Amino acid sequence: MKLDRKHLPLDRRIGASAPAETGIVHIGIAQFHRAHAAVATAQALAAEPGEWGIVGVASHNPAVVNALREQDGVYSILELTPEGESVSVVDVHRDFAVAAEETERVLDLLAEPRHKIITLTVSENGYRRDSRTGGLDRSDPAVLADFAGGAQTTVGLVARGLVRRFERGGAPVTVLSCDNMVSAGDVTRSLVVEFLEEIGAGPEFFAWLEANVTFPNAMVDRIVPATTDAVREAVRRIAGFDDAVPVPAEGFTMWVMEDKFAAGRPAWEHADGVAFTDEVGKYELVKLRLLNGSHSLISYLGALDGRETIPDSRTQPFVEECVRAALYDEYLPSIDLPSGFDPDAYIARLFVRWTNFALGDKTARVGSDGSAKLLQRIPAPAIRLLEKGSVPQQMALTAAAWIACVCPPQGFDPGPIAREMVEPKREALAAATAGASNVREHVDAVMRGGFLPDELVAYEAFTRRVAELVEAIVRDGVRAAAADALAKRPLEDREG
Ligand SMILES: NC(=O)c1ccc[n+]([C@@H]2O[C@H](COP(=O)([O-])OP(=O)(O)OC[C@H]3O[C@@H](n4cnc5c(N)ncnc54)[C@H](O)[C@@H]3O)[C@@H](O)[C@H]2O)c1
Ligand SMILES: O=P(O)(O)OC[C@@H](O)[C@@H](O)[C@H](O)[C@H](O)CO
Repeated sequence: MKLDRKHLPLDRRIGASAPAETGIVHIGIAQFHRAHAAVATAQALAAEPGEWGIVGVASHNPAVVNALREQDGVYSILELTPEGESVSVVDVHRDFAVAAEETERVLDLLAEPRHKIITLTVSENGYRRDSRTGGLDRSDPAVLADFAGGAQTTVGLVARGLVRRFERGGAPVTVLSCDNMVSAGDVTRSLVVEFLEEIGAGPEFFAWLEANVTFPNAMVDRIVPATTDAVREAVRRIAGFDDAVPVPAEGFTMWVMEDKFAAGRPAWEHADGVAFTDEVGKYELVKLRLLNGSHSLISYLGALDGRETIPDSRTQPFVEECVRAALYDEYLPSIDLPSGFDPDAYIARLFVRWTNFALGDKTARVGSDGSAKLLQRIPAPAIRLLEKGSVPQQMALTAAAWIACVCPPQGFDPGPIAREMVEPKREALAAATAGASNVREHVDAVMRGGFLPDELVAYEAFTRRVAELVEAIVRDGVRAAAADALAKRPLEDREG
């Protein structure tokens, strides 16, 4: 039996179905949104009905949209936990679009007053930021094409959608980034404003934006791997229906937001793991550094050690030791913790989540897009330690292992898992390092090639340490490099 609205298994439905009327436009309909914000919306609707159906917009790739259209927007979540597996169904998407193919229609959708929230999950890469400055990447042809009139990048699309909204009466709206970025709301606002200034939006428009458009910051958390045939088969076996696009997910979910909505919101406070607080910035740092920073380290060490999944990697004793050192020596001291937050309990839970063999999250997924992700995880806490005269060994190891995976020095083979990682800057990295005659020069070319902020690269001690660790990986293997990084751990941290 094919899954669709005619065959909606009510006993498996999460929360309530959305009404026909849509109130949210989501850009970036792929995996994460469908297991996170969409689930929270279904749960919110069960507690408090409202006009909060979702329009799911894919940026470029029509695959998920086409499959969901075939299924009347209904899909399943396969929750995979060490305790067992279960299937539930989400029914909140009421319309779909592919921005690259239907740009005018998507701009109209963004301008419609009934759409009160625009949510985004387009990956860190989708914001097209300059790695050095954090602003829009003005060397990116897609950014330049959007300045010249296009709306193909996410920032261009949202900005031009806001202009159209202003021209059509200016109903208030909230833009809510659900990507893994530090100060995601503030950053989205500043990129959109940069774009609007570049295209010459006038003072009246900016006065409207100031008074009517909000960009709340948010921390999002749920480990959601890619869909495989094994996931489709498990759904068929457990629930008896065929879903072309089910989403696998862990049980844990968390969404912490600022309650700054310009035109209302679903009653998300009733959904699992949702909290509204003015301490979002602290939660963001906790999550992006403790979880995502360590996740990157687990993935790059694991890939070089031939470990296909995150649990395979995390359970290697050398990986666990490095991750604990990263957490306790380097990341944790860099965070002003939210009130009442218990870091040891949070970290203990992280290790349990990373040991979810049933979920089997792939090392290559977590290690993909490192050039954009590491910027959110490493520079600020690394600079904090470097300012104090201490070299962050595990952050240097993360950077070294990333380089070894996606921009291997000549003659070094990082193995099939590293080759599987998607890295949008692979070609640029290869070009930057083409003239290097040894590993030192190779690493120097990466560090000074505009892939990391100048402020971090200015610390010679960091660049030198990354180079030493890449040399160790190439010469003696990743385990030896990890042992070296652990051996140079400051004594007071080892004792503490
Ligand atoms: N999957 C997770 O475990 C998870 C957890 C927390 C947060 N997130 C956030 O959600 C994002 C998406 O995760 P996912 O699991 O849906 O990933 P996915 O690989 O399934 O989809 C990637 C999404 O990003 C978009 N995208 C990628 N590059 C883009 C570009 N240059 N311009 C515009 N759009 C682009 C794609 O169109 C797609 O919608 C992550 O990058 C992260 O910021 C994911
Ligand atoms: O989603 P990314 O691409 O920012 O990073 C990869 C993983 O670290 C990430 O997806 C985690 O699984 C997620 O952030 C958990 O909430």
